[in-house]
Amino acid sequence: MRDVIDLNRYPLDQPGSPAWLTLVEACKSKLAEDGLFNLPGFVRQAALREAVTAFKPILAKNAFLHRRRHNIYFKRSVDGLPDTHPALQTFETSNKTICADQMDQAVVIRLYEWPPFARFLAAVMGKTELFAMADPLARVNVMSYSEGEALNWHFDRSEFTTTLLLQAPEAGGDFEYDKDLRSDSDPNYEGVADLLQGRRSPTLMRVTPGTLNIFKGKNTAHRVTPVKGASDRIIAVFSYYDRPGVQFSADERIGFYGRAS
Ligand SMILES: O=C(O)CCC(=O)C(=O)O
Ligand SMILES: [Fe+2]
Repeated sequence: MRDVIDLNRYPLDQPGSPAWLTLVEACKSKLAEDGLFNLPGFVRQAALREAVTAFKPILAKNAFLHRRRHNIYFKRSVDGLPDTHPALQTFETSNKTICADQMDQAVVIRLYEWPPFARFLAAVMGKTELFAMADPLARVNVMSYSEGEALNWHFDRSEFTTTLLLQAPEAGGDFEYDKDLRSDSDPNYEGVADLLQGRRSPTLMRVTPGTLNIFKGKNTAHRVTPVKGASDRIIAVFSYYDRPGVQFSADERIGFYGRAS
């Protein structure tokens, strides 16, 4: 894994060592403070280039064009909210998505299946163990956003999301978030409406290719702003769960990937 991850900077291969524990503690406090953390330069430039070169032809020919209008909840309606409520305003999301079953032994698959990676993420998330998905499509996804494309405002269903930026756009394509806009006990619909109507000041984050990002997106509203310029934003998304064997339903796969298998 030394050819993929900068293990000198991020000693994931030495779980339990003083350097590993220091890194985990630093990530945990950043996560508590900001709801996310970044590890810049986590993946080496050569491995990134290899990944991008392998994915470009697949993105060009065999990707699923994921385009839909959705509200921040990805739901048709929300109990107790009139359909006209501004918190339910819809926006467009558009990207090209490729699934784990289209990637062979790409760098991102090797990383996903490397046990010390899941072990590190579990430690940072304060869990005893994290498990790779059994779902052959959803385990690892790579999304590509071209000029004008965006991932619009949403809350995540999963407790946390792990991403690796493979290629940055010339401009735009930034990650923008409004930390703890709601909580498990308070949906804060007025705050959501304020955000969607531009009355709040979310935080904009630019990351460099090779940065690993861990993000708690269940109650933090977030989006990726529209990409500008000729270079696509290409990002890998890794999914782990606190129990083994998790799979999406056929309907979920069709919704996300346009196919059930
Ligand atoms: O592309 C990104 O940076 C964010 C991805 C994201 O929000 C998600 O997968 O839920
Ligand atoms: Fe998200």
